This record gives sequence, C-alpha cells and structure tokens, in this order.
Amino acid sequence: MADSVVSVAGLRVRHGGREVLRGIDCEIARGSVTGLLGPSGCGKTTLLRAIVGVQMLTTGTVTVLGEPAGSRELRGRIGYATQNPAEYPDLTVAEALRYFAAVLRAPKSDVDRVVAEVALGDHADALIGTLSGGERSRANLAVALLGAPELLVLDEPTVGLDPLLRDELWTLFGRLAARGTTLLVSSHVLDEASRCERLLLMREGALLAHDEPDELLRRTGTPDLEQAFLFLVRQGASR
Ligand SMILES: Nc1ncnc2c1ncn2[C@@H]1O[C@H](COP(=O)(O)OP(=O)(O)OP(=O)(O)O)[C@@H](O)[C@H]1O
Repeated sequence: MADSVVSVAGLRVRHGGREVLRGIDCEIARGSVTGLLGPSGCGKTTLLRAIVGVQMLTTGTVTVLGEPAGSRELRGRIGYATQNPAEYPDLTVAEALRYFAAVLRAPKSDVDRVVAEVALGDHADALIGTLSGGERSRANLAVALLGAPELLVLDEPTVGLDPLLRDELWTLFGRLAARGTTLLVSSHVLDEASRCERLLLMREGALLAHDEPDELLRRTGTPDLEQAFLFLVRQGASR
C-alpha cells in the first residue's frame, strides 16, 4: 500500500501455549478509519497491543509509521485507549488530563480541546470516581487524543455508550480522519462496521476479510455486514 501507516506481516502470538494470532497480514492506510471487528476472544486486543508495541510477538513483523512497533521514536505519535484504563478516581477529569498532557508533553491548551471533542465539558471538574461508565470511557478516549497523535488505536471505545453518543463519537472519528489522523477502532458490534472506510474482520486469531464495507457486501452477496460475517465464517468452515 502506497501510504500505509501500519504494516503487519506473518504475525503470530501465543498465550499460554495457545496460538491466539495465527498469521495476520494487513496494511492500514493513512487518514482512514479502519474497524477491527470480531467476536469476543478472537484476538482483537492482542492485535492492537502488537501494533502499539506492548505485545510480545512469537513470529512476524509489525511496522508503524515506518518504525518497528514499540520503538522509542513512536512515543507521542500513537494514542492508545485500552479497554481497562488506569483510573485516578480522586482526580477530576481536567486534573487527570493536565497530568497526562504534561507526561506526553502535549500543549496545555489540548486539555480544553479534547474535553470538548468527547463532549465532557459539563464534567470537566467532576471526580473520575463519580463518572458513569460511558463518561469514564469518554475520559479515557480524551487521554488518547492528547497531543494529536498520527495514529489512534482505540479498543472498543463505544462500549456502554448510548446510541446518540456512539453516533457522536463515530462522527468525531470521521472528522479526525479527514484531518489526516489514522484510526484503528475495535468493536464487536457489527452495525458499527458501516461507519468505517475499511474493515478487518477477525475470527479465532485469523483475518476473514480486509475490505471496504460495500465491497464486502458485494463479494459475499449479503444484505448487511452481520450476514457477510456469517457467510465468511461458513465459507471458511466448509473449506
Ligand atoms: N495474557 C494472556 N494470557 C493467556 N491468554 C490470554 C492473555 N491475553 C489474552 N489471552 C487469550 O487470548 C485470546 C484473545 O484475547 P483478546 O483479548 O485478544 O481477544 P478480544 O477479541 O480482544 O476479546 P474481547 O472482545 O472479549 O475483548 C482469548 O482467548 C484470551 O483469553
């Protein structure tokens, strides 16, 4: 791919004697929103961790922004929101963001920007320990947006959010991509897939497809992405 931000080749990862990534090859283009979709336990978080550079690889290579994943040079160029963030219940949202902005050497003005982007303005002075689940996941996302990283890796950022907030976040992802940010967003909700420019469909540690949503529907001859996923699973099973 001409301008690929992430390039994964022959990636295998074992956890406790079991192979959880079984030979992944994929490329992610600059300024795109790529959805990583698949059922719980299929290996999405392990793949994201490999891209962010915090996962031991068994074999294969992962290159990010031209550097091996995990390189020092990549610090500050990647934003990562995990599913289980470290939480600071005794800090307010703004205090926690000011702390992370200092650690990441992001400008102070970033705090107000990211609070507005995740629509947490009314809760900026609330203690994190008092936030609802959805507010907490938006605070977590705000940390990943500090410093305007080139690549954003978001592990299930919309879990527990109501449909309106989910829609607002997907609109934000589109806006960030339009500015040139590359986003890789995992989800196990297939209806979110239609909001992505490209999809990585995953099952049992392998990629079933790496396509645009429309192309996937055309290729499988199915009316929606859920049916397309089932078609690909059954096709794989019958081989
Ligand atoms: N540190 C670990 N040690 C042993 N097994 C692990 C470890 N981390 C993950 N696994 C296993 O690897 C598999 C893939 O896990 P992973 O978290 O990557 O899946 P996932 O698709 O992100 O799931 P979910 O959507 O539920 O978060 C699972 O079977 C999980 O139990």
